[in-house]
Amino acid sequence: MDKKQGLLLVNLGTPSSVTPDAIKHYLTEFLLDRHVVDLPAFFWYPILKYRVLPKRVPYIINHYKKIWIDNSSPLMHYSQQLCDKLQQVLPNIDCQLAMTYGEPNLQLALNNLKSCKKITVLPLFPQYSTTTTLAVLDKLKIIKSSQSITNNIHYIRDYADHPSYINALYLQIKQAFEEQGEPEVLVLSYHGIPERYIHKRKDDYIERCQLTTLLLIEKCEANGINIPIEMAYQSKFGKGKWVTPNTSDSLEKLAHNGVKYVHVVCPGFSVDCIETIYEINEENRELFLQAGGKKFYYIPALNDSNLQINLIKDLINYTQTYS
Ligand SMILES: C=CC1=C(C)c2cc3[nH]c(cc4nc(cc5[nH]c(cc1n2)c(C)c5CCC(=O)O)C(CCC(=O)O)=C4C)c(C)c3C=C
Ligand SMILES: [Fe+2]
Ligand SMILES: [Fe+2]
Repeated sequence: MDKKQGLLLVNLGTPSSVTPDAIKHYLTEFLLDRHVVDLPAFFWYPILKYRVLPKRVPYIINHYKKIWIDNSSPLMHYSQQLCDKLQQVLPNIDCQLAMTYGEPNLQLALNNLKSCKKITVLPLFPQYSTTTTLAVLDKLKIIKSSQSITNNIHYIRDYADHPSYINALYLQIKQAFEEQGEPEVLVLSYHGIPERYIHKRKDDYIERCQLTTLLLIEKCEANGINIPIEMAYQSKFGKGKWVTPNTSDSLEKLAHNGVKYVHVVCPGFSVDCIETIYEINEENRELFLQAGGKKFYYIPALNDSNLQINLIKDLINYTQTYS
């Protein structure tokens, strides 16, 4: 029997294997999208092909090799597990996973849901950005019109301030504090974006990140957790100016100021990936310890935890009620 309702989870995309070709293929598709890099193609394409990729691919392949899980990239592994678990707990909803770039293909996933009366699209980016969420929504718009898809589709723009998201993050942090001991400082690290996008495209990503931080601080304080909380931006790519403060600079500064024990959580990453497992938990850990820090704990993403499952169930109910 066809299910009446569909759920389409969309994540960014990741290399399909740890080979130079697969990584090159992934980075090419991703970095040629004007939502991600806004330079004119005639100018950017030769730079990407002849200068960026020949350096980036051999550099990043070693990082992917260190974090690969059971024959797949962590981003794929956790996204797939999340989708499978949701399918188990929501037997009346058809749950599909797609990636903005690469596989599983967005068009095929949407086609699989064609028989559903209503489809909820959930980009797995808690804070809206033109570089991620809008890239998904624009692709879907093109697919929808070219395939004459007439289903009733609800898009979840973001959930940066949704009480269930704030609560899930709070509980994840609280559990880390209980199991690992309270740190001197908690650092919230979000993926950065080029600074020019904020003004040029009216991207409200930074405001959405700031709102998540503010609500999380309020939630912690209301529950008697008064650890200092700082926010910063990670994963800078390329030469232009990106939003600050930068996560590695903030961690080094904390260590230089005598802070010995930090926890880092990445609220903008719904599942763990190269940017959290390698960049934060390997590179930034090393940086903090080298700068004089003594203990560093990375609080995992919500991944396929019950906190995440309940959050997504709430998000679906929310759109049913309000959209
Ligand atoms: C101009 C380049 C980039 C912008 C803008 C950007 C925004 C952005 N990205 C994420 C989430 C993820 N990014 C990931 C990897 C990644 N990001 C960039 C560049 C930009 N990101 C690159 C080149 C890469 C690949 C890895 C590398 O070479 O360093 C990932 C993980 C993918 C994986 O395979 O694990 C995620 C997730 C957000 C949320 C965002 C803007 C808000
Ligand atoms: Fe990125
Ligand atoms: Fe990175």
